[in-house]
Amino acid sequence: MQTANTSEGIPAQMRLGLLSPLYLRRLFERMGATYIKLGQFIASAPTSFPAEYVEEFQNCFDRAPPVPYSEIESILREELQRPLDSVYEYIDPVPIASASIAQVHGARLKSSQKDVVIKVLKPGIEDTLVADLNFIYLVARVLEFLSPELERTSLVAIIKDIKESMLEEVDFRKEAVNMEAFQRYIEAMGFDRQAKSPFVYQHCSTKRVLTMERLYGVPLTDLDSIRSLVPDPELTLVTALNVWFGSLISCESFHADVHAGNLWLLRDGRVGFIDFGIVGRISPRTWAAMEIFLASFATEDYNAMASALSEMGATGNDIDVDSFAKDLQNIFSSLQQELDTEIIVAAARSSDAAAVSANVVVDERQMNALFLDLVRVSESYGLKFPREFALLMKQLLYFDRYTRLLAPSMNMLRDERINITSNKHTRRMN
Ligand SMILES: Nc1ncnc2c1ncn2[C@@H]1O[C@H](COP(=O)(O)OP(=O)(O)OP(=O)(O)O)[C@@H](O)[C@H]1O
Repeated sequence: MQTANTSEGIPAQMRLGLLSPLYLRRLFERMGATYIKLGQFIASAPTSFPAEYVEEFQNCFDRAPPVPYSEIESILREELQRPLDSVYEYIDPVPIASASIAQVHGARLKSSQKDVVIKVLKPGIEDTLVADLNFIYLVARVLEFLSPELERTSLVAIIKDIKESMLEEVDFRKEAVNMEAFQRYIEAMGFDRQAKSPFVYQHCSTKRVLTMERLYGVPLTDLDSIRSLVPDPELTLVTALNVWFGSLISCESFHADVHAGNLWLLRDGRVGFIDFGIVGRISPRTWAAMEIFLASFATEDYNAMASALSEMGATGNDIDVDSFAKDLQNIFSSLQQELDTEIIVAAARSSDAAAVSANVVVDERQMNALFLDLVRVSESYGLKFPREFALLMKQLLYFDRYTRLLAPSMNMLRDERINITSNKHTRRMN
């Protein structure tokens, strides 16, 4: 079987030294916003980059020193074009969070006295991104010119893709539109007593400033706090899954970054979705194949899985479905054995929350490895998946993690309470 997307083309000394995944990841973290985002893009695109790099960049740390509050204040003034004390009663100068692109401050609105958070784009970020990305684009063009072989891997196309997705992230009007569309979907589907996303205050939001309702809650991985808020954590998970799966088909875009920092159990018992900076869009054709893929995943029907994956990964070649199915089965059965052992160990110590969490982390790594194996084997049959597939799978891995923690005996793809496909024919909302 031929291997695809490996780092074999990179000389061994380089793989161990300057270009080693670990070194490169740390270097990217030090080089700032563009490279941190580039690292995150690599982590989310196993269909385009070697597995060791995808794995390493999953640890890419997006925390940056806070920008002094005086600078944040100037941006707010410039953007809102009004004295700040006419809009906000109070702004906490100590940020809640500071990442490479944005900084978040707690505040209170003047008019309604509502608690809000203000997400502010850090100064000079767009210029830095554009300059860095133009430079990277130029280097890619030169490399393709010098080594036409590289053109096959469509380096320039990848950089273009990265540029588009990064520039979307620095326009908070897009994030506001995504958030409002999601909230409309929640209301239209009658989920509003079970879930919510923050309300956007348009009168104090611009391209660089997003003022939204402040939510109070705990991440879906904080089992102890969740138990103190709701009697049945399993139901919280079922809600989160139904809302998210429903949005895949009924919403223009889906939340494509449901890590525990962005998915909360709120104090009122609802599930809160925050941070709509990264969203995905899925074509009806990919979704139809994805449905078959998920069903086959649940029933371990490897022939159906092979056909669904072939449908999703554009290729002109005829695929030997039987042999592809056997390769898939091999990957899954070796993983299943490891997982079973892990679960037995965790179950034996289930009163120990730390042991269960540690186990979940192990599972997450294994599930990532499973996905990378899946991509590797599929590519060896000439399949090339759309990025949406990777984005979707990544979210499923997060949900798999929550399931192991909140409802260890539940099978999220087979549970009758979870509607993965029932909204299939619902018209998309904008
Ligand atoms: N509506 C909100 N209510 C309460 N806290 C919020 C809200 N929005 C953001 N935060 C806080 O600010 C942090 C960062 O916000 P957000 O996730 O939108 O930014 P980010 O830079 O995209 O971060 P990340 O990459 O970690 O997801 C969140 O983890 C959360 O603690």
